[in-house]
Amino acid sequence: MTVQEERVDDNLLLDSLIEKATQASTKTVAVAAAEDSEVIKAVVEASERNLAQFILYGNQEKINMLLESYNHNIRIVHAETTALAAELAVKAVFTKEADVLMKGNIPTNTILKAVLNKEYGLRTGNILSHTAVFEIPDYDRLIIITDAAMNIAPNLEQKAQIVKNAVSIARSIGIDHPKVAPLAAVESVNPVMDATLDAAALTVMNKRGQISSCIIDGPLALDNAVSIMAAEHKGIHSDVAGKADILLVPTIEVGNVLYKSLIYFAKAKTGAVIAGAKAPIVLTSRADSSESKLYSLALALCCAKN
Ligand SMILES: CCCC(=O)OP(=O)(O)O
Repeated sequence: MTVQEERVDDNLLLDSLIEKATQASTKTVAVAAAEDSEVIKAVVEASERNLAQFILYGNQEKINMLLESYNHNIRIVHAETTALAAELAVKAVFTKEADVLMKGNIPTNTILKAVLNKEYGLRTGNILSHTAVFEIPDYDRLIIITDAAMNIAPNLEQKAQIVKNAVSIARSIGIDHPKVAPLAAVESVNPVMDATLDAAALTVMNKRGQISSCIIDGPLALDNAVSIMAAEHKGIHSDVAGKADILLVPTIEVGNVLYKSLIYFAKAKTGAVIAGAKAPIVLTSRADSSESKLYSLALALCCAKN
């Protein structure tokens, strides 16, 4: 029996998100800059599986060419530039014509500029943060990594909100009381290493009820966070060590490198969204596969309000 077959709960595979999303399939997704073969593949598959309806914003000629081989009735709205495609897609969500926003073939900062627009953007009072759910071959559960794409070097207050956003995503996919590991390079508090100080503060904030619905314990290095053997070897006794569901990274560089190393070295699958906005935002790397984009759509649809 493989580790995959030994998973404690088969509902915690990314495929189960597609099933869940299909059950609530009355939502519309606005795609910014849809002119990309992997985006189109994911959109067509999602349409065929009745996950959602789509409005594709971007270069109409290129989108039509990519859709040529498919039998579809997906709406396309032409936009001269990717920035305009982002603006129109964000406005569609702002006016509630769409329920979910999706990043297409567009740099992350271009879509985020539209998302953060003061007049029609999707900000709430909360911090927005990137949350990626990973299914990793030969690992026994889903792992959530935050933040690999949006917050550059979050301070303690921002980290607390990033954890709250990730906990809410975890709960929406059935991980009711997630274990959170604030990562650092070491597992003891070191006054000259900010990541360890913030991790310790987050642990106390959780114990005092300032961050609820989860268990936080840190600082933990990556090995002690995800491997019980490593934690035991280092003599670390913790409710989270070796069993973390959510890995809070200290900076965007750590998160982005971890995200891409799981995909390229470990052949992991991912579904990723920006949480904390008025509506979920599908945000994968432009280079991610259509499969990852489909999982991200499913994750966003599971998180979208009814
Ligand atoms: C982790 C997703 C954000 C990201 O790095 O996107 P790009 O690879 O498209 O820049």
